[in-house]
Amino acid sequence: MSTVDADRPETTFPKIVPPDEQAHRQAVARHAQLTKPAGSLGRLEELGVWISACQGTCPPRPFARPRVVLFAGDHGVAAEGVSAYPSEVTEQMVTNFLTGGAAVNVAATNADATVRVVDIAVATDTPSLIAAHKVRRSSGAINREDALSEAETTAAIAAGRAIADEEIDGGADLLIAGDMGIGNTTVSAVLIAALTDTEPVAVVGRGTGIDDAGWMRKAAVIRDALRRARPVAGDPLALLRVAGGADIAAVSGFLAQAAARRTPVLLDGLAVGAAALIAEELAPNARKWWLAGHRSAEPAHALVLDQLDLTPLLDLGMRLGEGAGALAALPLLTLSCRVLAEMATFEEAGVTGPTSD
Ligand SMILES: Cc1cc2ncn([C@H]3O[C@H](COP(=O)(O)O)[C@@H](O)[C@H]3O)c2cc1C
Ligand SMILES: O=C(O)c1cccnc1
Repeated sequence: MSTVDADRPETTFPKIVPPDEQAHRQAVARHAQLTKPAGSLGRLEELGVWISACQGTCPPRPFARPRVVLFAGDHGVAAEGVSAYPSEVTEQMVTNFLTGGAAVNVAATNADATVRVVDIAVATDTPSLIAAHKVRRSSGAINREDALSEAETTAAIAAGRAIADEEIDGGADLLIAGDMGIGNTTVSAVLIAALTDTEPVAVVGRGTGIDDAGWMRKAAVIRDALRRARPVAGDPLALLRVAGGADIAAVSGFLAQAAARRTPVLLDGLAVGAAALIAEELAPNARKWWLAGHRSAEPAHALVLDQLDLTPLLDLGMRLGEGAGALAALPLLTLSCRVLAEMATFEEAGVTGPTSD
Protein backbone atom coordinates (compact mmCIF):
# COMPACT_ATOMS: atom_id res chain seq x y z
CA MET A 1 0.00 0.00 0.00
CA SER A 2 1.29 3.43 -0.85
CA THR A 3 1.11 6.11 1.80
CA VAL A 4 0.50 8.92 -0.69
CA ASP A 5 -1.10 11.94 0.92
CA ALA A 6 -2.50 14.14 -1.82
CA ASP A 7 -2.26 17.19 0.46
CA ARG A 8 1.46 16.77 1.08
CA PRO A 9 3.08 15.05 -1.92
CA GLU A 10 6.55 16.51 -1.17
CA THR A 11 6.74 14.73 2.16
CA THR A 12 4.94 11.53 1.20
CA PHE A 13 7.12 8.61 0.19
CA PRO A 14 6.20 5.45 -1.69
CA LYS A 15 6.28 2.16 0.19
CA ILE A 16 9.92 1.19 0.63
CA VAL A 17 10.81 -2.12 -1.03
CA PRO A 18 13.66 -3.89 0.81
CA PRO A 19 16.88 -4.97 -0.94
CA ASP A 20 16.60 -8.01 -3.22
CA GLU A 21 16.19 -11.37 -1.45
CA GLN A 22 17.37 -13.48 -4.37
CA ALA A 23 20.65 -11.59 -4.80
CA HIS A 24 21.08 -11.84 -1.04
CA ARG A 25 20.77 -15.64 -1.20
CA GLN A 26 23.12 -15.85 -4.18
CA ALA A 27 25.76 -13.84 -2.33
CA VAL A 28 25.50 -16.05 0.77
CA ALA A 29 25.90 -19.11 -1.46
CA ARG A 30 28.87 -17.58 -3.29
CA HIS A 31 30.64 -16.83 -0.02
CA ALA A 32 30.44 -20.55 0.81
CA GLN A 33 32.30 -21.36 -2.47
CA LEU A 34 35.17 -18.91 -2.05
CA THR A 35 38.59 -20.13 -0.95
CA LYS A 36 38.38 -19.42 2.77
CA PRO A 37 36.98 -21.24 5.77
CA ALA A 38 33.22 -20.66 5.92
CA GLY A 39 32.40 -17.37 7.62
CA SER A 40 36.05 -16.48 8.16
CA LEU A 41 35.70 -12.93 6.83
CA GLY A 42 33.14 -12.18 9.51
CA ARG A 43 31.23 -8.94 9.09
CA LEU A 44 32.91 -8.28 5.72
CA GLU A 45 30.87 -11.17 4.37
CA GLU A 46 27.60 -9.61 5.52
CA LEU A 47 28.55 -6.28 3.96
CA GLY A 48 29.14 -7.80 0.56
CA VAL A 49 25.85 -9.70 0.83
CA TRP A 50 24.04 -6.47 1.68
CA ILE A 51 25.53 -4.60 -1.29
CA SER A 52 24.61 -7.52 -3.58
CA ALA A 53 21.04 -7.33 -2.31
CA CYS A 54 20.95 -3.53 -2.75
CA GLN A 55 22.25 -3.82 -6.32
CA GLY A 56 20.06 -6.87 -7.04
CA THR A 57 23.06 -8.70 -8.46
CA CYS A 58 25.78 -11.09 -7.33
CA PRO A 59 28.69 -10.56 -7.33
CA PRO A 60 28.22 -6.84 -6.65
CA ARG A 61 29.58 -4.25 -9.05
CA PRO A 62 32.34 -1.97 -7.79
CA PHE A 63 30.92 1.43 -6.84
CA ALA A 64 30.97 3.66 -9.91
CA ARG A 65 30.27 6.92 -8.12
CA PRO A 66 30.28 6.99 -4.31
CA ARG A 67 29.08 10.45 -3.46
CA VAL A 68 29.06 12.64 -0.35
CA VAL A 69 26.58 15.48 -0.05
CA LEU A 70 27.41 17.97 2.70
CA PHE A 71 24.35 19.75 4.04
CA ALA A 72 25.28 23.09 5.60
CA GLY A 73 22.98 25.06 7.87
CA ASP A 74 23.13 27.32 10.89
CA HIS A 75 21.04 27.13 14.05
CA GLY A 76 19.71 29.90 16.26
CA VAL A 77 20.72 27.97 19.39
CA ALA A 78 24.38 28.64 18.54
CA ALA A 79 23.88 32.10 20.08
CA GLU A 80 23.06 30.45 23.44
CA GLY A 81 26.65 29.37 24.11
CA VAL A 82 26.09 25.67 23.34
CA SER A 83 29.11 25.21 21.05
CA ALA A 84 32.84 25.73 21.53
CA TYR A 85 32.91 27.61 18.20
CA PRO A 86 30.98 30.59 16.81
CA SER A 87 28.36 30.40 14.04
CA GLU A 88 30.61 32.03 11.46
CA VAL A 89 32.64 28.78 11.36
CA THR A 90 29.82 27.17 9.35
CA GLU A 91 30.33 29.50 6.39
CA GLN A 92 34.12 29.41 6.76
CA MET A 93 34.08 25.60 6.69
CA VAL A 94 31.89 25.66 3.58
CA THR A 95 34.70 27.58 1.88
CA ASN A 96 37.18 25.07 3.26
CA PHE A 97 35.11 22.19 1.80
CA LEU A 98 35.07 23.92 -1.58
CA THR A 99 38.85 24.36 -1.58
CA GLY A 100 39.49 20.82 -0.38
CA GLY A 101 41.05 21.43 3.02
CA ALA A 102 38.61 19.73 5.38
CA ALA A 103 38.70 16.25 6.90
CA VAL A 104 35.83 15.21 4.63
CA ASN A 105 37.87 16.11 1.55
CA VAL A 106 40.78 13.99 2.69
CA ALA A 107 38.55 11.08 3.71
CA ALA A 108 36.68 11.26 0.39
CA THR A 109 39.91 11.22 -1.63
CA ASN A 110 41.09 8.28 0.45
CA ALA A 111 37.89 6.36 -0.30
CA ASP A 112 37.61 7.36 -4.00
CA ALA A 113 34.44 9.36 -3.32
CA THR A 114 33.53 12.84 -4.51
CA VAL A 115 31.99 15.65 -2.48
CA ARG A 116 29.17 18.10 -3.15
CA VAL A 117 28.36 20.97 -0.80
CA VAL A 118 24.85 22.41 -0.48
CA ASP A 119 23.81 25.46 1.50
CA ILE A 120 20.42 24.66 3.01
CA ALA A 121 20.36 27.28 5.77
CA VAL A 122 23.74 28.97 6.24
CA ALA A 123 23.28 32.27 8.12
CA THR A 124 25.07 34.29 5.44
CA ASP A 125 25.10 34.29 1.63
CA THR A 126 27.20 31.64 -0.11
CA PRO A 127 28.12 31.24 -3.81
CA SER A 128 24.96 30.80 -5.89
CA LEU A 129 26.34 27.51 -7.23
CA ILE A 130 25.78 25.86 -3.85
CA ALA A 131 22.73 27.87 -2.72
CA ALA A 132 20.22 26.60 -5.31
CA HIS A 133 18.34 24.66 -2.61
CA LYS A 134 18.67 27.23 0.16
CA VAL A 135 15.57 27.32 2.39
CA ARG A 136 16.38 30.21 4.73
CA ARG A 137 19.20 31.90 6.62
CA SER A 138 19.71 29.90 9.83
CA SER A 139 16.96 27.92 11.52
CA GLY A 140 15.16 29.33 14.58
CA ALA A 141 16.46 29.02 18.16
CA ILE A 142 14.47 25.94 19.16
CA ASN A 143 14.63 26.56 22.91
CA ARG A 144 12.29 29.54 22.42
CA GLU A 145 10.86 29.55 18.87
CA ASP A 146 10.05 27.23 16.00
CA ALA A 147 12.97 26.22 13.83
CA LEU A 148 10.94 26.57 10.63
CA SER A 149 7.55 27.43 9.21
CA GLU A 150 5.41 24.63 7.82
CA ALA A 151 6.25 25.69 4.26
CA GLU A 152 9.98 25.76 5.03
CA THR A 153 9.81 22.28 6.55
CA THR A 154 8.21 20.94 3.39
CA ALA A 155 10.66 22.86 1.19
CA ALA A 156 13.66 21.48 3.12
CA ILE A 157 12.48 17.87 2.82
CA ALA A 158 11.72 18.43 -0.87
CA ALA A 159 15.22 19.89 -1.31
CA GLY A 160 16.82 16.77 0.19
CA ARG A 161 14.71 14.56 -2.05
CA ALA A 162 15.59 16.60 -5.14
CA ILE A 163 19.29 16.44 -4.27
CA ALA A 164 19.11 12.64 -3.87
CA ASP A 165 17.36 12.43 -7.25
CA GLU A 166 19.97 14.65 -8.88
CA GLU A 167 22.79 12.53 -7.50
CA ILE A 168 21.22 9.16 -8.37
CA ASP A 169 20.29 10.39 -11.85
CA GLY A 170 23.91 11.55 -12.16
CA GLY A 171 25.13 8.01 -11.50
CA ALA A 172 25.70 7.94 -7.74
CA ASP A 173 25.42 4.33 -6.55
CA LEU A 174 26.40 4.83 -2.90
CA LEU A 175 25.35 7.93 -0.99
CA ILE A 176 26.69 9.58 2.15
CA ALA A 177 25.16 12.60 3.84
CA GLY A 178 27.40 14.87 5.87
CA ASP A 179 26.56 17.82 8.10
CA MET A 180 28.12 21.21 8.78
CA GLY A 181 26.43 23.61 11.15
CA ILE A 182 27.58 25.08 14.43
CA GLY A 183 25.05 24.17 17.14
CA ASN A 184 23.69 21.14 15.32
CA THR A 185 24.58 18.64 18.07
CA THR A 186 22.14 20.51 20.33
CA VAL A 187 19.34 20.27 17.77
CA SER A 188 20.15 16.64 16.96
CA ALA A 189 20.11 15.71 20.66
CA VAL A 190 16.65 17.25 21.06
CA LEU A 191 15.23 15.36 18.08
CA ILE A 192 16.78 12.10 19.22
CA ALA A 193 15.52 12.52 22.80
CA ALA A 194 12.02 13.29 21.51
CA LEU A 195 11.96 10.30 19.16
CA THR A 196 13.43 7.81 21.63
CA ASP A 197 11.63 9.16 24.70
CA THR A 198 14.88 9.85 26.53
CA GLU A 199 15.67 12.24 29.38
CA PRO A 200 17.62 15.41 28.42
CA VAL A 201 20.78 14.68 30.45
CA ALA A 202 21.28 11.38 28.64
CA VAL A 203 21.64 13.10 25.26
CA VAL A 204 23.87 16.06 26.14
CA GLY A 205 27.29 15.59 24.58
CA ARG A 206 30.40 17.73 24.30
CA GLY A 207 29.86 18.50 20.61
CA THR A 208 32.84 20.50 19.36
CA GLY A 209 34.34 20.27 22.85
CA ILE A 210 32.42 22.52 25.25
CA ASP A 211 33.66 22.90 28.83
CA ASP A 212 31.59 22.12 31.93
CA ALA A 213 29.89 25.54 32.00
CA GLY A 214 29.01 25.13 28.32
CA TRP A 215 27.67 21.65 29.06
CA MET A 216 25.32 23.15 31.68
CA ARG A 217 24.09 25.78 29.21
CA LYS A 218 23.60 23.15 26.54
CA ALA A 219 21.68 20.90 28.95
CA ALA A 220 19.33 23.79 29.80
CA VAL A 221 18.75 24.61 26.12
CA ILE A 222 18.05 20.95 25.33
CA ARG A 223 15.65 20.74 28.30
CA ASP A 224 13.76 23.85 27.16
CA ALA A 225 13.62 22.74 23.53
CA LEU A 226 12.43 19.28 24.57
CA ARG A 227 9.51 20.84 26.45
CA ARG A 228 8.48 22.37 23.13
CA ALA A 229 9.23 19.20 21.16
CA ARG A 230 7.59 16.46 23.25
CA PRO A 231 3.97 17.36 22.44
CA VAL A 232 4.67 16.92 18.70
CA ALA A 233 7.06 13.95 18.93
CA GLY A 234 4.52 11.70 17.20
CA ASP A 235 4.43 13.86 14.07
CA PRO A 236 7.81 13.98 12.27
CA LEU A 237 6.94 17.06 10.21
CA ALA A 238 5.75 19.02 13.23
CA LEU A 239 8.82 17.90 15.16
CA LEU A 240 11.16 19.20 12.44
CA ARG A 241 9.24 22.48 12.34
CA VAL A 242 9.16 23.03 16.10
CA ALA A 243 12.53 21.64 17.17
CA GLY A 244 14.56 20.66 14.11
CA GLY A 245 16.21 22.65 11.37
CA ALA A 246 16.22 23.01 7.60
CA ASP A 247 19.52 21.13 7.18
CA ILE A 248 18.35 18.13 9.20
CA ALA A 249 14.99 18.14 7.42
CA ALA A 250 16.82 18.10 4.09
CA VAL A 251 19.01 15.19 5.18
CA SER A 252 15.90 13.25 6.21
CA GLY A 253 14.38 13.81 2.76
CA PHE A 254 17.67 12.75 1.17
CA LEU A 255 17.89 9.52 3.21
CA ALA A 256 14.27 8.55 2.61
CA GLN A 257 14.51 9.29 -1.11
CA ALA A 258 17.70 7.22 -1.44
CA ALA A 259 15.75 4.26 -0.04
CA ALA A 260 12.80 4.97 -2.34
CA ARG A 261 15.27 4.96 -5.25
CA ARG A 262 16.87 1.69 -4.04
CA THR A 263 20.25 3.31 -3.48
CA PRO A 264 22.38 2.27 -0.48
CA VAL A 265 23.52 4.85 2.06
CA LEU A 266 26.38 4.85 4.55
CA LEU A 267 25.24 6.78 7.61
CA ASP A 268 27.53 9.12 9.53
CA GLY A 269 27.22 10.57 13.04
CA LEU A 270 24.84 12.51 15.20
CA ALA A 271 23.09 14.95 12.87
CA VAL A 272 22.67 12.38 10.12
CA GLY A 273 21.47 9.95 12.80
CA ALA A 274 18.79 12.38 13.98
CA ALA A 275 17.71 12.85 10.36
CA ALA A 276 17.67 9.07 9.89
CA LEU A 277 15.21 8.65 12.77
CA ILE A 278 12.91 11.17 11.11
CA ALA A 279 13.36 9.57 7.68
CA GLU A 280 12.41 6.17 9.06
CA GLU A 281 9.18 7.74 10.35
CA LEU A 282 8.49 9.36 6.97
CA ALA A 283 9.38 6.23 4.99
CA PRO A 284 9.13 3.09 7.15
CA ASN A 285 11.81 0.48 6.34
CA ALA A 286 14.08 3.05 4.67
CA ARG A 287 16.65 1.80 7.19
CA LYS A 288 16.99 -1.43 5.18
CA TRP A 289 18.95 0.68 2.66
CA TRP A 290 21.29 2.16 5.28
CA LEU A 291 24.48 0.93 6.87
CA ALA A 292 25.89 2.63 9.98
CA GLY A 293 29.43 3.68 9.11
CA HIS A 294 30.45 4.33 12.69
CA ARG A 295 29.40 4.99 16.25
CA SER A 296 30.05 8.58 17.24
CA ALA A 297 31.42 9.51 20.65
CA GLU A 298 28.25 11.57 21.22
CA PRO A 299 26.04 9.75 23.74
CA ALA A 300 22.81 10.26 21.78
CA HIS A 301 24.19 8.45 18.74
CA ALA A 302 23.92 5.05 20.43
CA LEU A 303 20.18 5.72 20.89
CA VAL A 304 19.85 6.24 17.13
CA LEU A 305 21.64 3.01 16.28
CA ASP A 306 19.58 1.09 18.84
CA GLN A 307 16.28 2.45 17.60
CA LEU A 308 17.14 1.74 13.96
CA ASP A 309 18.64 -1.65 14.87
CA LEU A 310 21.88 -0.83 13.05
CA THR A 311 25.30 -2.14 14.10
CA PRO A 312 28.05 0.38 13.37
CA LEU A 313 31.07 -0.73 11.37
CA LEU A 314 33.61 1.41 13.22
CA ASP A 315 33.94 2.75 16.74
CA LEU A 316 36.94 5.05 16.60
CA GLY A 317 35.84 7.71 19.06
CA MET A 318 35.17 10.07 16.15
CA ARG A 319 32.96 13.12 16.78
CA LEU A 320 33.29 15.29 13.72
CA GLY A 321 30.27 15.00 11.45
CA GLU A 322 30.93 16.08 7.81
CA GLY A 323 30.32 12.47 6.72
CA ALA A 324 33.86 11.64 7.85
CA GLY A 325 32.85 8.59 9.92
CA ALA A 326 30.95 7.12 6.99
CA LEU A 327 33.91 7.79 4.70
CA ALA A 328 36.28 6.07 7.13
CA ALA A 329 34.10 2.96 6.72
CA LEU A 330 33.69 3.14 2.94
CA PRO A 331 36.98 1.31 2.10
CA LEU A 332 35.69 -1.68 4.09
CA LEU A 333 32.50 -1.71 2.07
CA THR A 334 34.56 -1.55 -1.12
CA LEU A 335 36.69 -4.45 0.12
CA SER A 336 33.60 -6.52 0.90
CA CYS A 337 32.42 -6.10 -2.72
CA ARG A 338 35.82 -6.99 -4.13
CA VAL A 339 35.96 -10.16 -2.04
CA LEU A 340 32.74 -11.42 -3.61
CA ALA A 341 33.72 -10.31 -7.10
CA GLU A 342 37.42 -11.22 -7.23
CA MET A 343 38.18 -14.18 -4.96
CA ALA A 344 38.52 -17.59 -6.58
CA THR A 345 36.15 -20.41 -5.75
CA PHE A 346 37.43 -23.76 -4.41
CA GLU A 347 36.68 -25.26 -7.83
CA GLU A 348 38.46 -22.53 -9.82
CA ALA A 349 41.55 -22.63 -7.64
CA GLY A 350 41.67 -26.42 -7.27
CA VAL A 351 41.52 -26.11 -3.50
CA THR A 352 39.81 -28.86 -1.55
CA GLY A 353 36.64 -27.68 0.17
CA PRO A 354 35.34 -28.54 3.64
CA THR A 355 35.38 -32.23 4.54
CA SER A 356 31.89 -32.29 6.01
CA ASP A 357 28.72 -30.27 5.65
C1 LIG B 1 36.23 23.72 12.53
C2 LIG B 1 35.03 22.81 12.63
C3 LIG B 1 34.81 21.86 11.63
C4 LIG B 1 33.71 21.00 11.74
N1 LIG B 1 33.28 20.02 10.93
C5 LIG B 1 32.21 19.49 11.45
N2 LIG B 1 31.90 20.08 12.61
C6 LIG B 1 30.81 19.63 13.45
O1 LIG B 1 30.67 20.44 14.62
C7 LIG B 1 29.46 21.15 14.65
C8 LIG B 1 28.53 20.64 15.72
O2 LIG B 1 29.05 20.77 16.99
P1 LIG B 1 28.43 21.84 18.00
O3 LIG B 1 27.01 21.44 18.21
O4 LIG B 1 29.27 21.72 19.25
O5 LIG B 1 28.57 23.18 17.36
C9 LIG B 1 28.83 20.94 13.31
O6 LIG B 1 29.22 21.97 12.45
C10 LIG B 1 29.39 19.63 12.87
O7 LIG B 1 29.31 19.42 11.50
C11 LIG B 1 32.83 21.05 12.81
C12 LIG B 1 33.03 22.01 13.81
C13 LIG B 1 34.14 22.90 13.71
C14 LIG B 1 34.36 23.91 14.80
O1 LIG C 1 29.18 12.79 16.22
C1 LIG C 1 29.03 13.71 15.44
O2 LIG C 1 28.51 13.53 14.35
C2 LIG C 1 29.50 15.07 15.84
C3 LIG C 1 30.01 15.30 17.09
C4 LIG C 1 30.46 16.56 17.42
C5 LIG C 1 30.38 17.57 16.51
N1 LIG C 1 29.85 17.36 15.33
C6 LIG C 1 29.42 16.13 14.98
